[in-house]
Amino acid sequence: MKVGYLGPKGTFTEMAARGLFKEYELIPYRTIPSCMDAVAESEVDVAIVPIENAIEGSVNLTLDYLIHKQRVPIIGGVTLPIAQQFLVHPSNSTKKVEKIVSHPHAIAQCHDFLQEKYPDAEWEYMNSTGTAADYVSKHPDLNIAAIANELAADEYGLYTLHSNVHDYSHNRTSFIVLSRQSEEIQISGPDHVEDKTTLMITLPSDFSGALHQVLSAFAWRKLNLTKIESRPTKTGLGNYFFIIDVEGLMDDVLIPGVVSELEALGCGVDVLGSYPCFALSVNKANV
Ligand SMILES: O=C(O)C(=O)C[C@]1(C(=O)O)C=C[C@@H](O)C=C1
Repeated sequence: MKVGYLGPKGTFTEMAARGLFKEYELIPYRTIPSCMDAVAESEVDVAIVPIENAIEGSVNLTLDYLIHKQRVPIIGGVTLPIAQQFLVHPSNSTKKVEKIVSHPHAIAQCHDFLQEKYPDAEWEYMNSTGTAADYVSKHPDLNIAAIANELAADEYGLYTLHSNVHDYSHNRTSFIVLSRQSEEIQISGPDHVEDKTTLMITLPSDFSGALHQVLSAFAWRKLNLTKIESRPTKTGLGNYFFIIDVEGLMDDVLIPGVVSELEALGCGVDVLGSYPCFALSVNKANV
C-alpha cells in the first residue's frame, strides 16, 4: 500500500503517517493540495494531511480543498502531540537570527516565544516545517532559523538553539486519512480512542433559527457533537456551510434519521466520512 503525506521528510505529518502506517511505503508531497490530488487520482492508496491544531485551529487549506476540489472519503483520524524546536544551521556560529521560516501554523504556535526572543526577526511562511528545515540546511550563509520538530533536526543535520518553543504545553494536531478505497482499507490499532462521523451541511437560506433547527435534529436523538465549524461556500459574502463531527460511527437509524430530517427541511447534507480516530504519543510516532 502507498501512503502519501505532506512532506518533505521530517514533517509532523510524516510522524503521524509513521505512527499509523509504519510498514507501508510512505511518499512525501510538497503541498497539501498535491497530496490530496495524489489520492484522488489513485497515485497513492491513502493520503494523510493536517486538519486542526489545538492552538491555531483548523487548517483551512485542507478543509477547503476537501470540500471544493477533491471530495475523497475520510477513513481515519489521528492526533499527535506537537513540540516545536528552534533550529539553526550548525555552522551559524554567531547564532544570530534575522529571519524565521516555517509553516504558518508552526509560527503561530510560538508567537509568545518569538515576540520575547526575536521581536525584530522577519517571518517567511513555507509549505511545511520540513520544507523550512530543508531550506535552513541548504543556506548556511544566511542568519535564519526554522521552527520544526526533532525528526527534522536529525534529517537535515540542524542544531537545536532553543527546545520546545511552542507557547502552550498541550499542543496537539489532528490529521485526517483520505482514501477512495474506503470499503477495503480498514485502519486499526491499539491507539484507537473514538469513532467519528463528519457531515457537511448547507442551510437552504438564511432565516432565524436555521442553525437551531439543524442542531435540534442531533440533540433530540442524543447524538453528541464534538465539533462545529463554518466555512464560506465561496458563492458570496455571508454564505457559509457547516462541518459537524458527530461522536460514533454511521449507524442504521440515528444518523440516517438526522440526514433525512435535514434534507426534508431543505438542507444539503453530505457525509464526508465515518471513521475510527487514533491518538499517538510522540515515541510511537517517532519509531
Ligand atoms: O509542517 C508540518 O510539519 C505539518 O505537518 C503541517 C502542520 C499543520 O498544518 O498544522 C502540522 C502540525 C503542526 O501543527 C504544524 C504544521
